[in-house]
Amino acid sequence: MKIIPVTCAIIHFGDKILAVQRSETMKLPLKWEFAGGKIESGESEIACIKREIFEELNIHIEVKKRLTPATHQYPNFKIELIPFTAEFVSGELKLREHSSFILAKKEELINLDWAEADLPILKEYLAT
Ligand SMILES: Nc1nc2c([nH]c(=O)n2[C@H]2C[C@H](O)[C@@H](COP(=O)(O)OP(=O)(O)OP(=O)(O)O)O2)c(=O)[nH]1
Repeated sequence: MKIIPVTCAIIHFGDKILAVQRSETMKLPLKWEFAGGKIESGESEIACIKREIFEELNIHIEVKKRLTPATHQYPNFKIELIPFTAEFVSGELKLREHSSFILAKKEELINLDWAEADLPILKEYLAT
């Protein structure tokens, strides 16, 4: 099965981190994730994450660091999730696709019901 490359961003707003909840009508309904999305053909990872964040959240970010990608097989599809840490730069946060968001302290993130692919990424991030 082909592997779909997906970027996501762990966005810092000061000492809080943004997590977003998928809506009931999306794949992986109501799971929590880091905002992002599929890389388009010919697009760089960095261009992808900046574009997705603006499309989904109406904000601009500064990308800081690439963490270790995680490959995950869901029942019907397989993704390579490529995570970046980032900082909020500007814009008014508006949810264009997700059902809700949380600005959480790092130690609170583990309590959310995450999409499975995010778990190794979260673990690496929490260890830093
Ligand atoms: N953006 C993002 N997607 C994630 C994360 N974890 C995770 O399993 N995914 C999955 C959910 C989706 O199947 C895929 C990302 O695709 P997307 O957000 O561009 O697409 P989508 O749900 O609208 O799916 P589709 O209808 O276009 O197929 O990766 C994450 O932390 N961030």
